[in-house]
Amino acid sequence: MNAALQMADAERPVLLANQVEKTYPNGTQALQRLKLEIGRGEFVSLLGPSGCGKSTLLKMFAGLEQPSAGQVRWWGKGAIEQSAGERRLAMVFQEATLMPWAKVADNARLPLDLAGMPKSQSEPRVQAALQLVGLGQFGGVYPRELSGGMQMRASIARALATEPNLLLMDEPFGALDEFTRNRLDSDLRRLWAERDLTVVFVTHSIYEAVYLSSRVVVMGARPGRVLADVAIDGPAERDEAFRTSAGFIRQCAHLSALLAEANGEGEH
Ligand SMILES: Nc1ncnc2c1ncn2[C@@H]1O[C@H](COP(=O)(O)OP(=O)(O)OP(=O)(O)O)[C@@H](O)[C@H]1O
Repeated sequence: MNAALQMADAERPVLLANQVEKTYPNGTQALQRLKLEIGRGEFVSLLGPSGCGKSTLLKMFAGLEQPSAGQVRWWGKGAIEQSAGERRLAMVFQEATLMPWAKVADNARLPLDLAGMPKSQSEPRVQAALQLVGLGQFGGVYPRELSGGMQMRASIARALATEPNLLLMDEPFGALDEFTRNRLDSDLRRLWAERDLTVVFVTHSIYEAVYLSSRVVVMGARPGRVLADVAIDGPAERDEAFRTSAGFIRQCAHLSALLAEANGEGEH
């Protein structure tokens, strides 16, 4: 890509949801006239009551669901305008979804195998991804030999092996204990800071959203839409001191009040 194109690329939003609606075939209206723009290098969390359409929106961003109306654009282009391999996005789900019969490195290599990449090329990428998530020594073991947190790390390594520009994460640490979750949050934040990654992260945890994000989007239910868009004020390098700082607590309280409003709306 030439320099002028790269420049234009940097200015375009990574993701744009323009007046997006989603009505499922059973008549459930999951999203209504939703507008959201996400720029390069942002870490955006989606927070909202159960059923407000967070996963639906994330699946749309992954191209796994189509909007009933409106458009989603990636780097300024529609899904079919993208050339293969031009942009890379990867998704991480709440379950690690590893193949139990395959070793960790083989699991992490799966998307590259499916893309037909020769092993000589994929192997160094898999090793680098496993190193990044702290599983450099565990490529040769089976998923059952790993703890829940390590399985989730393996799932993240599988996503990172594709060298994504955009990482979509649907409550990836929701099933983990709080200690493990905090550690993985810190590692993810470090990864995001080190690499040129844009992250969209669905969570139910206000604390996790404030700790991780540069921006938190609060959604309301029935039908799902954006209720508030809050920039998070915090240091670039976040650690335990941030979790206990006055600024962190103040921003959690603010989001908690917004979420209470969002929940209240859903009860009408
Ligand atoms: N495949 C589907 N068919 C019909 N309705 C669906 C489907 N998927 C989701 N829904 C409905 O759409 C609405 C939004 O669901 P979605 O899973 O996107 O919300 P969510 O905010 O991610 O919820 P949660 O926080 O509980 O995971 C809900 O009412 C849900 O029941």
